[in-house]
Amino acid sequence: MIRPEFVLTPLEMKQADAATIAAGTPGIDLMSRAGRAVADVAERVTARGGRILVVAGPGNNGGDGFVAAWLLAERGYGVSLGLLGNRDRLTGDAAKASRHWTGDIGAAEDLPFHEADLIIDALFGTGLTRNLEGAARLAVERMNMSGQPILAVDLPSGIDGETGSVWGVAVRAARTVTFAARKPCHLLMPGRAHCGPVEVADIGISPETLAATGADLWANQPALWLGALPRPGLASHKYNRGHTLVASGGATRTGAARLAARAALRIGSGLVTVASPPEALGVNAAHLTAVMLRGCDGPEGLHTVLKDERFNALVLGPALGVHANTRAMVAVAVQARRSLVLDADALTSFEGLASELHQAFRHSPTVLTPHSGEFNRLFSGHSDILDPPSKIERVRRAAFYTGAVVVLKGADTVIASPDGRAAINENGTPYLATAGSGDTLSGVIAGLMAQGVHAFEAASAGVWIHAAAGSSFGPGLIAEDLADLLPGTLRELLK
Ligand SMILES: NC(=O)C1=CN([C@@H]2O[C@H](COP(=O)(O)OP(=O)(O)OC[C@H]3O[C@@H](n4cnc5c(N)ncnc54)[C@H](OP(=O)(O)O)[C@@H]3O)[C@@H](O)[C@H]2O)[C@H](O)CC1
Ligand SMILES: [K+]
Repeated sequence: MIRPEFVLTPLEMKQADAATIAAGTPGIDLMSRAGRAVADVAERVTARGGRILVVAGPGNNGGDGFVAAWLLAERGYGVSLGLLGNRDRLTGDAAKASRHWTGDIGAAEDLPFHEADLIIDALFGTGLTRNLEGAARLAVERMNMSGQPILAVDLPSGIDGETGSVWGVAVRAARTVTFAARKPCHLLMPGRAHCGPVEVADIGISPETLAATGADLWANQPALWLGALPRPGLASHKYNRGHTLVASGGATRTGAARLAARAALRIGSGLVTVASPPEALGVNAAHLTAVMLRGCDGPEGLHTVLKDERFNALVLGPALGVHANTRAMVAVAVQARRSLVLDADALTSFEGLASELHQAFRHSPTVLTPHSGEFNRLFSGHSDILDPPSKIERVRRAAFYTGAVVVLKGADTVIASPDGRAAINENGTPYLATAGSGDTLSGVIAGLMAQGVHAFEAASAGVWIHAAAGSSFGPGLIAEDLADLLPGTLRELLK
């Protein structure tokens, strides 16, 4: 079985490094393997004898660069090396690595970047903690301006390893080689856009050592949740594949609920019902076939409908309206302890009232699916949730606070569970940024929960499947297409 891919923070990577060193592998061996991995990639992408410039920084990232430089010189490339700062200021493994380099050492910012066939960026890795200024900034700007391909060592210099944000300016790499595991910056925006394709080199740090750091962040890939996906057996019938209820908005706001409902049906919920206000029954009836319809007037109506225990998953929010009634419907749903997906208006209705959601969902499986605008509105005034520089930390804190799994949507959707687990999604497409796409996602997640999938797995799988379906269509995608792309995506996944 394929293991889910851990994503390690710089701190966890340091712990894994230290544990490997404590278990008997000298640090210089790790650095030598890292530098060799960089040299191997450089060799693969540069014709023999080509001109390679190595830009080395004052820490261990620079140390990796020194190793790569002398290996590539040995392999017949024309290598020049520039260092930020003074050679005699190098310490530890980086100082050891630099002793192998017998060529000249120029200033990092003064290398003839335009003449390079390849630039190796070994200026800063995970140790960068402040804005780039002076010579460091100049070196990065000149690398970028050269127009020549840049191979980043560990991560593009100027990117923060933990958050993926830019420290003033950052290298735009053509490719990146990282070590042992990807870091958050390789998946989170804007870092991801600076990396190019990322290769992970094995430098002898075991998967067990990585896991022992207590890392609980993963790349959102099928290995994380495939085993939890429902596969109907011979004995399945529609009544044991769950029944999803989707609340509709008023007469002129019904489409969003139907998008969610169709997606829930396509993802395998045995039955799906749209709960419609009386004045919208006609318009809903005119557009529904396999999805069922039921009258449901506000919170009291929902309370009555939910007396039927068979409705085991519920979507509230799409086009439901921003008002107290929506908040009351959420309260009814929470009381009824059903699996719940809250999106759009169900979140915005709590703007400035997030304290009403404090630990509200700890007793029933709930997924909140805000985009960044909804997230910021919902938690306005909660600086403990909104202020951390790491998106992963913000989403985790929202999940701790509410007791729900939180999906913060975007190009780098993050999914976090109140138990601390988190995943970063990376198979999205900009074409998913279209009206109704989020409604479809809430239906997919609810439909999975209706079939008994736990909230974190349902949210993670839902996000990935929704994105894969959208990516399979590409240009011209509209939300109506998404539900009907789900069967193809599921067929691939489950074969
Ligand atoms: N298992 C692994 O992943 C391995 C990774 N290796 C490589 O090591 C680096 C991390 O090395 P580290 O020494 O911790 O950090 P850096 O090289 O990224 O940078 C630290 C040095 O940079 C100076 N610094 C920091 N910010 C700035 C700035 N804005 N301007 C100028 N200088 C800056 C910092 O100086 P201080 O004054 O802050 O102390 C340091 O001198 C990792 O990314 C991998 O490439 C190892 O090879 C082993 C295996
Ligand atoms: K780098």
